[in-house]
Amino acid sequence: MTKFAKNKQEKDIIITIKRLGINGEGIGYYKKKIIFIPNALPGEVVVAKITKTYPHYLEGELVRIKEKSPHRVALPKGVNPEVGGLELANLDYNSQLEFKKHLILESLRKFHPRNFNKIKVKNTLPAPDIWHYRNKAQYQIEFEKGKTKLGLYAPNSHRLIDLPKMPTQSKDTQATERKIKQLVDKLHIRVSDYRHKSDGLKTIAVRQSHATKEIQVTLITVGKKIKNLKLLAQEIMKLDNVVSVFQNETQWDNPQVWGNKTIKLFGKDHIMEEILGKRFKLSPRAFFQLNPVQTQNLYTQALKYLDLSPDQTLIDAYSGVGTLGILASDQVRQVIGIETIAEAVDDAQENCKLNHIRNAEYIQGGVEKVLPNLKKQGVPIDALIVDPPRTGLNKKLIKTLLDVKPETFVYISCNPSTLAKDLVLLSEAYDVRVIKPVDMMPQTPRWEGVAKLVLRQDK
Ligand SMILES: C[S@@+](CC[C@H](N)C(=O)[O-])C[C@H]1O[C@@H](n2cnc3c(N)ncnc32)[C@H](O)[C@@H]1O
Repeated sequence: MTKFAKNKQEKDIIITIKRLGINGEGIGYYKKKIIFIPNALPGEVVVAKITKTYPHYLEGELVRIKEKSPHRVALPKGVNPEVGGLELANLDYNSQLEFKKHLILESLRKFHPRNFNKIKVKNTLPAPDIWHYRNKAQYQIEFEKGKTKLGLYAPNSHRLIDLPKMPTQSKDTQATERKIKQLVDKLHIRVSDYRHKSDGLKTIAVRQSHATKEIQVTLITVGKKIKNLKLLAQEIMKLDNVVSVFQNETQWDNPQVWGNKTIKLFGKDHIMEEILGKRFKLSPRAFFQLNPVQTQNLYTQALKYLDLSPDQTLIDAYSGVGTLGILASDQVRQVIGIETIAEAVDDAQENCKLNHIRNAEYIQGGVEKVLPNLKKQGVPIDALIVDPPRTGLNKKLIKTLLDVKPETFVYISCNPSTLAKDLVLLSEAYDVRVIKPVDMMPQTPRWEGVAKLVLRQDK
């Protein structure tokens, strides 16, 4: 049975959990205030402690379960429940799928795009593998009290949990991380320290192709010159399946994990991934879905909703390494991809060559700037797929879309709130025909879904 931490100063309170919040925490009420309690499940009566008090809500800590949900399941053995990324691991998988359907229904109810109660929300598409599906590990490294620690921070803290057993992470990526830690110790590599803002190795990113098993390692450092880093890279190259080692340089004031400068230390420029029969080269900074098996199902769903015709020009907005446009290229006259990260645009262009695709081009820049230019140039924008980051679509872009009105429009989203908000604005010209949630990240509250929009008859 999972042990839950105790905050000795606070007295125990008893709470009945009503539902799950968007971050997977149990929600109940205490003296008419909403209280969020991680690891507590709907229907449970729990003993909790208040850990933080805010004007409109409280945060609590689970102490003990008095009445247990029939949907509660045990965590896999040896797993530290404190690590982020396992927020729903206590809940049976069917209930996780229900929760993800419920998330988008709740967001639609909250923001109510036009005719929201007529939107068909389908059941969540389950993931084929609910454990060990993540093919990228990104662990922080620290040196504390004479010991090197490599792992993940406990949520909202600076407390690094050493090499947690992550049951969602692929076994190869975890094994590679562990071996790199041993090499760091053996070669006395300097590790950066947030307390002194010192230079050194900060993060180790390991990404593996599902199709070819090739592993790409990136050593993220504060400062460029780290003694013996090349020697470390040389040793890493000898590990199973590793085909390249890169260095990415960041600074302490960078809120992102990755900095802008990436250099290759050894090996191949890319690893090769395969999705639905097409091959994709991935450079270290390029975005790629973390669950390659379920990615095939996500893209199949998106292509089905697109339902393209041969005379159309498809805009693949937020194109990454060109996946969706390349997969759709034989169904349309032309594909134009738009993406901000230069390396990803280079990868997309390379990926076209690799797959013998001649009707696709990729433009570097923000969609909100590039799309109005394409319109000015008279490019026919008749089919569109958008796959933005969690922040959703920018308002200026939505204005352009309401002006251009692409006939065919599919929206892949990783955030039900921003999707629902964007649909409020887009419903000025579009009806939302259907939304299909797709579970890309079992055991977490992370949401992904595909929405099909159709032009309103009266517009
Ligand atoms: C969720 S990923 C989708 C990538 C791709 N469609 C895929 O399935 O692999 C979002 C992508 O949008 C890019 N991006 C972020 N903001 C952008 C913007 N304003 N304009 C164009 N691309 C952007 C990111 O670099 C990232 O590659």
